[in-house]
Amino acid sequence: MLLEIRNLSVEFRGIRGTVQALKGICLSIAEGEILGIVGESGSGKSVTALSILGLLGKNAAVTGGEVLYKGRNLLALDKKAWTSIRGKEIGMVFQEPMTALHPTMKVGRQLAEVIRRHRGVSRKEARRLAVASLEEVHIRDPQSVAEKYPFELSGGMRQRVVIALAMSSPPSLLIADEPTTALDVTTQHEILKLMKELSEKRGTAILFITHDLGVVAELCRRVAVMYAGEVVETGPTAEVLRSPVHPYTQALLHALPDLADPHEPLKAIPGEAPDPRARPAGCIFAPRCQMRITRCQREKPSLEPVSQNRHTACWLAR
Ligand SMILES: Nc1ncnc2c1ncn2[C@@H]1O[C@H](COP(=O)(O)OP(=O)(O)OP(=O)(O)O)[C@@H](O)[C@H]1O
Ligand code: NI
Repeated sequence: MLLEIRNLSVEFRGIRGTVQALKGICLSIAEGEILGIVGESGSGKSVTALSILGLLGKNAAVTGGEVLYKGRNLLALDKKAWTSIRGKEIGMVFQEPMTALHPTMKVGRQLAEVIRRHRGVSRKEARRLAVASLEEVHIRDPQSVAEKYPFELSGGMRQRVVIALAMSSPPSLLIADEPTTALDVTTQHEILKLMKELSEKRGTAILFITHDLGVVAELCRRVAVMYAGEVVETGPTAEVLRSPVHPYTQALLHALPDLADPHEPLKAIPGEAPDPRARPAGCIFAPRCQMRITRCQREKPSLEPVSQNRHTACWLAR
């Protein structure tokens, strides 16, 4: 396994109490695989990404678990060790491309500097590779785009530049947190196609975070469904979407107005959203679950296999 998250728990401590953002999550990504994480707002998708990247803030505490990357526990790395991993072995692309770009530096120069740092080539060679990398993310006329500042580019072009930057090391794993959410549908589709192409060509694994089941269907071979800081179901995307096992996944799919066009924001499902400060003793979804039995309110189900490559945390699936 390229990445294996084992029983990871993360809390945020603040004046208004402790928020359990992740509670014992387990996930794995094989080399070259694209895994989607889907779930409502606040379910812990971004916290999962930040945990892998070692970018949790000071008010966060990892209270248990491991994040194994090529067998090494990332949670135990010191600052210095991180510099050889983050942005190098593990690349990242976030929703807002401007956060990854230097606002007053031409994009060609930004790319060239990163390439020089990673590969130790000459200035001239870095310059050539920078233009080539723009070509690789299908930017037309890469020579002239290299001479532009980020603010002169459209959102989609900027995200392409960010992808070129993230892929330049090149990484074994790319963490993408809603990278297409801010883009119009056509551009979104093009960026997804590009990411899939680069992943296949370079063998880069991608952890793709989204709240859009349509994006998952389009891009990800496997999917993990998160609810209130827990992974409730994982499996091959086609199977999970066709026959969801967990009542939460079922509710998500039922809430979609049109299954043929799943590019719709996830709708709220009936019942009250979970309170991140007070977790029920049993299954996290039990208070909202239409199918709960007595056991669900008393005992917490763990993520267990339901078939060869599918897992769910639900007593009814046993
Ligand atoms: N820096 C922080 N300080 C305090 N609480 C936080 C912090 N970051 C996240 N949380 C809390 O952790 C939980 C998970 O948040 P997270 O950002 O991972 O959700 P998400 O699934 O990415 O949601 P969205 O789809 O809105 O991006 C939420 O309850 C959130 O309020
Ligand atoms: Ni998020």
